[in-house]
This record gives sequence, C-alpha cells and structure tokens, in this order.
Amino acid sequence: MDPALDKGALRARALAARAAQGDGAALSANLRAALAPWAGKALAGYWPMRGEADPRPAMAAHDGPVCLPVVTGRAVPLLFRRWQGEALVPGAFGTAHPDDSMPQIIPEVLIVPLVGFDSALNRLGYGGGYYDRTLQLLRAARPTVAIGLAWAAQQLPALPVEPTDQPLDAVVTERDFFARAGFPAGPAGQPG
Ligand SMILES: Nc1nc2c(c(=O)[nH]1)N(C=O)[C@@H](CNc1ccc(C(=O)N[C@@H](CCC(=O)O)C(=O)O)cc1)CN2
Ligand SMILES: Nc1ncnc2c1ncn2[C@@H]1O[C@H](COP(=O)(O)OP(=O)(O)OP(=O)(O)O)[C@@H](O)[C@H]1O
Repeated sequence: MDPALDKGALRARALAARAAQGDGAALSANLRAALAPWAGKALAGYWPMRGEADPRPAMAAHDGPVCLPVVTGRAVPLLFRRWQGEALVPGAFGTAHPDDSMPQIIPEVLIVPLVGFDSALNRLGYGGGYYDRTLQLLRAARPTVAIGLAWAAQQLPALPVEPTDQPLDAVVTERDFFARAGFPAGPAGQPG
C-alpha cells in the first residue's frame, strides 16, 4: 500500500511526534479561545494519557457542565458522565472515567483527542472508531461541535478519508488553529 495512505504507518508517525510534547500554556489558551462561544453548553473533555495534549485547564475554565467519555464496549458509541473533579475509576484501554453514579450527559461540544490530523479537519484516532460512531450519533440528534486537540507536531499530510469518518469543526494546537468556514471564534490573529 502507498505509505502515505497506510493508516497504521500514519498512526505510528503521529504517535512518535506526539511524544515530543509542546507549549502547554499556549495550547490551553488557544483551546479556551476556541471554546469561548460555547459558554453554557455541555462540554465533553477527555482524561489525557501517554503524551496526549492536556485539555483539563480549559475544561476547568468552562462555564457549563463538563463530562468525560466512558467506553462501554467494542464498536459502540461512547457515553458521557458528568465530572466535577471527583476521583475517577479505571476503564478500557488505560482510560479513566467518572463512576456509574454520575449522571449521563449528552454533550453539545466535544474536545476530541487526536492521534493525528490534517489541515482539512480530518482526524486519525487509535482505530477503534469510537469518536466516529459517537459523533455520528450525536449529530443525528442535533448540531454538535467537535474540536480536535493535539500538538502541532501531530499534523500529517492529507489523510485518507473513509465514509464513516466524522469531520472536525476545528483543530487546536499550541501553534495553529484550523476551523471550518463559519466557525464562530478562535485564537486572536489566527483566523480559520
Ligand atoms: N484520553 C483519551 N480518552 C479516550 C480516548 C482517547 O483517544 N484518549 N478514546 C478514543 O477513542 C476513547 C477510548 N478509546 C481508546 C481506544 C484505544 C486506545 C489505545 O490505547 N489503543 C492502543 C491499542 C490497544 C492497546 O494495545 O492497548 C493503541 O492503539 O496503542 C485508547 C483509547 C475514549 N477515551
Ligand atoms: N459510524 C460507524 N458505524 C460503523 N462503523 C464505523 C463507524 N465509524 C467508524 N466505524 C468503523 O470503525 C473502524 C475504525 O475507524 P477509524 O480507523 O476511522 O478509527 P479512528 O477514527 O482512527 O479511531 P477513534 O474514532 O476510536 O479515535 C473502521 O473499520 C470504521 O469502518
């Protein structure tokens, strides 16, 4: 297969780049700016693992309910439970999530963890299809905003797009901001 189109090779390349990390303060500032238009809306964040860009400062600053994803099985959409700083319980694939007593929330804005991304707002994940299935379900019910978060070094050349891939509305890094036409806001001086 053409190496530029081999998702496995692209994943390995993006994961190696992720390990280099970046400027966390700049990343958080850019993410806060991208989230500003959605004050009051339910926000899904994620609990970072293994060098993933950390969305927690922007989650803490969000004016509105915040939730975290829960993996409930293979090939099923994620569900989301409210999180207000409580201790988490271990979940599938090394994730951590709120315990089952926390209420389910249907987020309207999601911070989506990325393995890789391209400037056309396509994303590459671990390959489980979790966010694709989840965004498809959420978007079938109402407009839902997906903001990818990654280090700038995780950017890849044009990714192969499959019919089940759900596009992002924006991608935030410590350096760059990419957004679809009409996306309402973003870091100053970096129009989408
Ligand atoms: N922080 C975080 N939380 C998340 C995700 C994520 O990417 N990051 N997810 C995004 O979907 C969902 C969980 N799905 C995941 C699926 C696979 C792997 C993973 O590490 N896969 C390994 C293969 C399995 C293994 O060997 O452990 C890998 O690809 O290296 C992690 C999370 C929901 N929560
Ligand atoms: N809505 C869907 N319905 C059925 N199958 C799906 C759906 N979305 C994705 N898939 C399947 O899931 C598998 C993994 O998809 P893909 O390689 O795009 O995952 P990914 O986006 O890298 O991972 P993730 O979404 O977990 O971060 C593919 O075989 C894809 O066909």
